[in-house]
Amino acid sequence: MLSGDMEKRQQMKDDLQRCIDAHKDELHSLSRDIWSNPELAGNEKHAHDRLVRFFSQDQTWTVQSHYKLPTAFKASWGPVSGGVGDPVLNVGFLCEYDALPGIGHACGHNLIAEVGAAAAVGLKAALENQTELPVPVKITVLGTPAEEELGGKIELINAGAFADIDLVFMAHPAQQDASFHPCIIIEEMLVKYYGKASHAAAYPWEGVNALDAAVLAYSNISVLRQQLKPDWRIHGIIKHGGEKPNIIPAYTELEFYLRTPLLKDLCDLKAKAEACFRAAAGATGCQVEITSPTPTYYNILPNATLASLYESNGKALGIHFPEQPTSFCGKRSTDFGNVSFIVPGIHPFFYICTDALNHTEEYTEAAGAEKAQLYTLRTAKALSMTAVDVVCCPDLLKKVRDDFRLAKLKQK
Ligand SMILES: NCCCC[C@H](NC(=O)CCCN)C(=O)O
Repeated sequence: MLSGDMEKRQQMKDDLQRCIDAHKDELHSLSRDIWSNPELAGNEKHAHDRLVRFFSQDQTWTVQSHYKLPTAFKASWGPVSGGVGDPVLNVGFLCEYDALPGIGHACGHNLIAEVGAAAAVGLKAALENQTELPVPVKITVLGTPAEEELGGKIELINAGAFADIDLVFMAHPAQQDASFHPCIIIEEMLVKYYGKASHAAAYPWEGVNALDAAVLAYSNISVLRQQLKPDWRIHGIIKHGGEKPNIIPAYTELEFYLRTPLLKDLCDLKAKAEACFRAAAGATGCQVEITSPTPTYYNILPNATLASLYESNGKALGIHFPEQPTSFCGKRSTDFGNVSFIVPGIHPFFYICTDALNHTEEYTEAAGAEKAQLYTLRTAKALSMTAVDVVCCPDLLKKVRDDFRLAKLKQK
C-alpha cells in the first residue's frame, strides 16, 4: 500500500509517462529532423530553430531564441504550486544538437535533444495539476550547443545561464545504460610551426621545413605516450601540412587533445607535450606558437542520490544497468562536467539498440533509426521521474545538495 505522498508521486510519474508517449511521434520527428540536417558546433541553426519551434507551439512555455549564444535557446515554464514567497526550485534539462564533421550525428546528440525535450514536457505534465508541492517548481530547458568543439555549456555558464538553476538533467547515447560513468578532463592544444619556403628540389638548403617540425612533433608525442600514466590520453592530427611537394612548407598546424582524470595531472601532461612541440621547433629551426583555444572541460562530479533515484526509476521502466559497463570506457569528456561543478545534476548514458561505437558511421545510422526511440523515450521518462522524486521530497533534495557539496570538496 503506497503512502499518500508515494501515491501522489506515482500518479505524477504515470502522468508524465502518458504525456511522453502521447508526444512520441512529434518527439521522433524532432530528433529525426535534427539528425537529417547535421550541423557543426556553433552552426546549429536548423536544430536551434526546430527546437524553438517545438516549445513555442505550446504557449505556456516562455521561449528565448538565440539565448546568450547564436544557437542556444531557453524555454521556461512555471513556477507552479508552493507557497507565495517560497524559494522556487528550478529544474533544468539540457539539449545538445551539434554533429561531427564528415560523419553527422555519430554521437547521437539529436537524441540528447529529444531526451531533454521529452523529459521537460513530461515533467510539465506531472506538475501542471499539482497545487500542494513542498516548494514552487519551475522548468528550464537550455539548448546548449557546440559540446564537441567549443564548449557551449561553459560559455553559457560564464554568461550566467545557470545562475538560477537548482538541478540539471541530460543523458548521452552510448552502448549500455549507466546512471553514472566517469568523463575526464580535456584540454586542446593548437600548435603552429613557422619555417621558410624554398624550391624543394632546386634549393632545399634555403628552406626551413615546417612539415619536418610537424612530423617530429607528432613522433615525439607518439614516443612520449609510452611513458604516460595509463588513464592519461593525448591524441592529435596534422591539420595543415603544406601546399605542394615542391614547396618546402613554411607553415604547418597541428591540433591535440590532452586528457587526464585530475586537473593537477593535466598540468604535468601539458608540460610534457609542450616540451615535445618545442623540441621539434629546435630541431628544424622553425618558430612555434602553442595555444589552448578552447576552455578546459572538467570531469563530471558524481551525485549518488540522483544516480540512485535514476536507476530505481529506470529499472521500473525495464532499463538494465550492468554492474560494470563493459562496452565504453571513461576516457571521454564533456562540457557537462563544468556544469556539474556549479549545479547538482546527472548525465547518464543510455543504450540505443546498437553495439556500434560513438564517432563511427554505424553509430550515426543507429542514432537516426526508429529502433532507438524506445530507449530514448524510456531514458527521458526516467530522468523526468527522478525530477518528480526530488521536487516532491525535501529530504531527497537535501541529500542531492549534500552529495554535491561533498563531491566538490573531494576535488580539492
Ligand atoms: N574540444 C573537444 C571536446 C571533445 C568532446 C568529445 N565528447 C564526446 O565524445 C561526448 C562524450 C560524452 N558526452 C570527446 O572527444 O570526448
